[in-house]
Amino acid sequence: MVSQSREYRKGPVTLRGRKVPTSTTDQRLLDNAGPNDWVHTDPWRVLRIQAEFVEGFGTLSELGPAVSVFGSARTGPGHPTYELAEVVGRLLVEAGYAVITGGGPGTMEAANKGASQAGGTSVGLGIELPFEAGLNEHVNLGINFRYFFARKTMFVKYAQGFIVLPGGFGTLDELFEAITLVQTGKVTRFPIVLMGTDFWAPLLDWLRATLLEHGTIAGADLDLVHLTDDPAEAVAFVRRARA
Ligand SMILES: C/C(=C\CNc1ncnc2c1ncn2[C@@H]1O[C@H](COP(=O)(O)O)[C@@H](O)[C@H]1O)CO
Repeated sequence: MVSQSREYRKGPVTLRGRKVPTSTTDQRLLDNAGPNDWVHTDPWRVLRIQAEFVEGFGTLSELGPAVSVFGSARTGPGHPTYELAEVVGRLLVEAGYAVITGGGPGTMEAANKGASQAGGTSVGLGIELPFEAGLNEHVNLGINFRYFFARKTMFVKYAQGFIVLPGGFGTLDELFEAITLVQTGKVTRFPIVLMGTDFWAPLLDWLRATLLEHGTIAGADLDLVHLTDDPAEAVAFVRRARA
């Protein structure tokens, strides 16, 4: 209880006489748990979303040059794509880049492995999923996100380009988001490399034969991605694009 003094200061506010409260702000905070349904409402989610951006920006702002590497969560050790991603991770570190992945298994793990074993910064931006996944053991700087869109901002904001290996819906989502950002001018000078000509050529053929044919993309949009099988060329392409 606050004694009924004649004057009470609440932050910048001065209260006098009958306006003086009978309890302090801290007492009201600590004495009463109150209703708890507000933690499941959008205004509270906005603060959690804001916290993810604060944490992401705060952790990654001094990362230095980095490249985001995407690819299937399902191509494990022994798979050719895993071996390729490991080499990509290593070459990126040797070229002076940190490697950013989704921090999961498969191609993400391989790129993180190549990067960490080459002595580089190996970032994993994990995502809360309905099933337990966790960051792979080769991540040496990890952040876990609740919200896909906050995490996706980090992949773009802190990378100098994308290298995309074969993958499924997740990889395609990340690829097409990047292409759309470049196509619409939301990001500038942002190289996107597709690795694996056998895997990606049919998609590029379809884009050409169907989207271009129907006029839903422009011819120049097809030049937004660079296709190669050579990890050294992929890294060199990213470097040249930013030079
Ligand atoms: C499927 C399994 C685990 C999934 N765990 C993931 N952890 C982190 N990031 C993920 C995960 N799954 C998908 N992603 C993101 O999408 C891309 C890969 O998705 P795809 O559908 O496999 O192509 C990847 O780049 C991540 O950013 C258990 O095996």
